[in-house]
Amino acid sequence: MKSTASILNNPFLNKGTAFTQAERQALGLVGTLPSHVQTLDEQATQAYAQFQSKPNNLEKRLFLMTLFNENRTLFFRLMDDHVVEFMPIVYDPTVADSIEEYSHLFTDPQNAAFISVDDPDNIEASLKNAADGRDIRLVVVTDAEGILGMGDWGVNGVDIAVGKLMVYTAAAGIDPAQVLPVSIDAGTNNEKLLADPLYLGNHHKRVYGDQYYDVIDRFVTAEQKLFPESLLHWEDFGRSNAQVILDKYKDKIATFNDDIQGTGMVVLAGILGALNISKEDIKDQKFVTFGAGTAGMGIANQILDELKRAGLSEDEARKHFYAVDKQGLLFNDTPDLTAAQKPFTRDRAEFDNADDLTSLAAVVKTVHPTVLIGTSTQPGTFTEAIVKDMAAHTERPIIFPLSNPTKLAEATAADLIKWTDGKALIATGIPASDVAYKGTTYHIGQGNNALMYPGLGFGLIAAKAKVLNGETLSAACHALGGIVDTTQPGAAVLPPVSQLTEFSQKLAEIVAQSVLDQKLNKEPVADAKQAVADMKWVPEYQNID
Ligand SMILES: NC(=O)c1ccc[n+]([C@@H]2O[C@H](COP(=O)([O-])OP(=O)(O)OC[C@H]3O[C@@H](n4cnc5c(N)ncnc54)[C@H](O)[C@@H]3O)[C@@H](O)[C@H]2O)c1
Ligand SMILES: O=C(O)C[C@H](O)C(=O)O
Ligand SMILES: [Mn+2]
Repeated sequence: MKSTASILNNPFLNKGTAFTQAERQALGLVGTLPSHVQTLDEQATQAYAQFQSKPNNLEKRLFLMTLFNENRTLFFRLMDDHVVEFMPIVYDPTVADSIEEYSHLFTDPQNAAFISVDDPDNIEASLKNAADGRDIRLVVVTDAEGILGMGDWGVNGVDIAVGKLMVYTAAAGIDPAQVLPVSIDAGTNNEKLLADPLYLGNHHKRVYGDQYYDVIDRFVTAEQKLFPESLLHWEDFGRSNAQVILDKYKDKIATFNDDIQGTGMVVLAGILGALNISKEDIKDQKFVTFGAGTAGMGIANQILDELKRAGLSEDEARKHFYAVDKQGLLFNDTPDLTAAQKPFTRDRAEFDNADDLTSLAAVVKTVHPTVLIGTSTQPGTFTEAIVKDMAAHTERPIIFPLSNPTKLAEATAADLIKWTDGKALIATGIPASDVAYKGTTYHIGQGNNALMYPGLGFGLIAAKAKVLNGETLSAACHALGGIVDTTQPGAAVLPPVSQLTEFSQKLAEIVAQSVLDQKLNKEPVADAKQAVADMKWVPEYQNID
C-alpha cells in the first residue's frame, strides 16, 4: 500500500476529491479529503471556472500548471475539453512569458530531469531519479540556447520541454507518465540571468566545443540505456549545435530535431495546402527564406526533398531557393556561412545587381518570389512595401511569418490580407484570429510545428521505429492534405487546431505505416493503426488498489 502523502502528491496517480470511498479505505486516505466524492466531470467544471476567473494569460497558465503538478488526469481532461483555448496558454505564446520568469515563479520541478554541464558523472542518475521507475517512451530535451526567437534562457528553458510534452499528450495521446522533459544546463550567455541572484541555473557562460559535445554524448548514451524504447526529441538548441547534433545521431537512434524537421514538415504541409487552393505546381515556385538559421534551413531542406520527389534534379531544385540572412542574399562567397547555408547559396554571376542584394526588399524586387517564409526573429520585417511588391508579380503569394512569440512575428495575418487585397495564402507561427475583409472571412492556419510533431512522434513510438528517415518525413508532410475544404473562399492552408487530435491520429497512423513498410521497426508490430490505437492514453481515472 502507498502512503497517503505519496499518493496525493503523485500527479500520475492523484485523483484528489475523486478518490472513491473504497479507494480511500484501501489507500489509507480516509479523513484526508472532504467527504463528498466528485466525478472527473465535476472536477473539470470546477477547475474550468477557477481558470476563467484568472485575470490574464500568465495567471491562467500558473493556475493550469498547479493543476498539472497535482493531477495530470484532470489537467489533460480539461485540455481535451478546451484545446483551442488552452494551446496559447500552456504553449506558445504564453510559454514564452513563463520562460522569462521561470526562476522567479518556480514552485515545482514538474518531473523534469535537470542535467548540468558541471556534473557529467551524474547524468545517468539524474535521468533515473526524475523518471522514478516510470516506463519512459518520449524525451524532449532542450539546452535553451535558442528558445523560440528569444535567444538564450538557460535552465528557464525547461518550460519549453514541458510545454511541448503537454501538446504531445493533448494532441496525440501519449501517456503523461511515459514522458520526460530534460534540461541540459550548459551555462548561459544571457547577462540578465547571470546577474540575477534568483536565477536557478549555472551562473557561468555557456560551454561549447568538446566539453559540451561530451555531455551531449553522455546524455544520449544514458538516455538510450535507461529508456531503450524511447524517442528523443531535440528542442531549441542554438544554431551552431542543432544540426551538428542531429547529424551525429539521426542514423543511429529514433530521434528528430523539432525546429529543423518539425518546422520543415509543417511548412511543406502548409505550402502543399496553399498550392491546393491556388492550383499551382510546387515546381513553379520560387522560395525566399528570410532568416537562414535552424528553422529556415530545415524548411529549405524539406522543400528541396519535395522538389526532388517531384522529379527535379538536385541542381535544378536548388535553383528555386534564395536564402536571406543578416548579410542579405547568401552567396557562395559570403563570409561566415553555416554548414546548412552553404548548399543553398547563389552565385553572384547570376545577378546584374548582386552587390545590391543586401536586404529583403532588394531580394524580393529582383527575384519575384512566390513563397516568402519568415524565420528571422525580426518583427515587422515583412513590410507593406515588400509584400505589395511581391504581390505585384504573383497571383497568390504564399507568405508565412513564422517567428515566435507574438512580438517577433514578421507580419500579422490581418495586414497581409489587407496589403494583398485578400490574395495572400498565409500561415502564422502563433494562433491568429480569422480576418474579415471585403465580405470574406479568411481562416489563418497555424504554421507551428505543434501541428506535426505530436503525430510524428507518436507514430514513431507506436511503430517502434529504429530511426526516422526522409521517406517517413515526406509521408507525414502529405498526411494533412484533404482535411481542409480548399474550395471554400478564405480557406486556411492548414487544418485548424480544433481538429488537432483527429489529424494527429491520422498523421501517427501514416507515420507508423511508413516505418513498417520500410521495415524500420525494432520489434514486430502487426498493424500500424492498431498500434497507434493501443498506445493512445485517455484522461480518465483508473481504479487504484
Ligand atoms: N512556427 C514554427 O513552428 C517555428 C519553428 C521553429 C522556429 N520558429 C521561429 O523561427 C525563428 C528562428 O528560429 P531558429 O530556431 O531558426 O533560430 P536561429 O537563431 O537558428 O535562426 C535565426 C536566423 O535569423 C537570422 N537573422 C537575425 N536577424 C536577422 C535579420 N535582421 N535579417 C535576416 N536574418 C536575420 C539569424 O542570423 C539566424 O540565422 C524564431 O523566432 C522561432 O520562434 C518557428
Ligand atoms: O515553440 C514553438 O512555438 C515553435 C517552435 O518550435 C519555435 O521554436 O518557435
Ligand atoms: Mn522550437
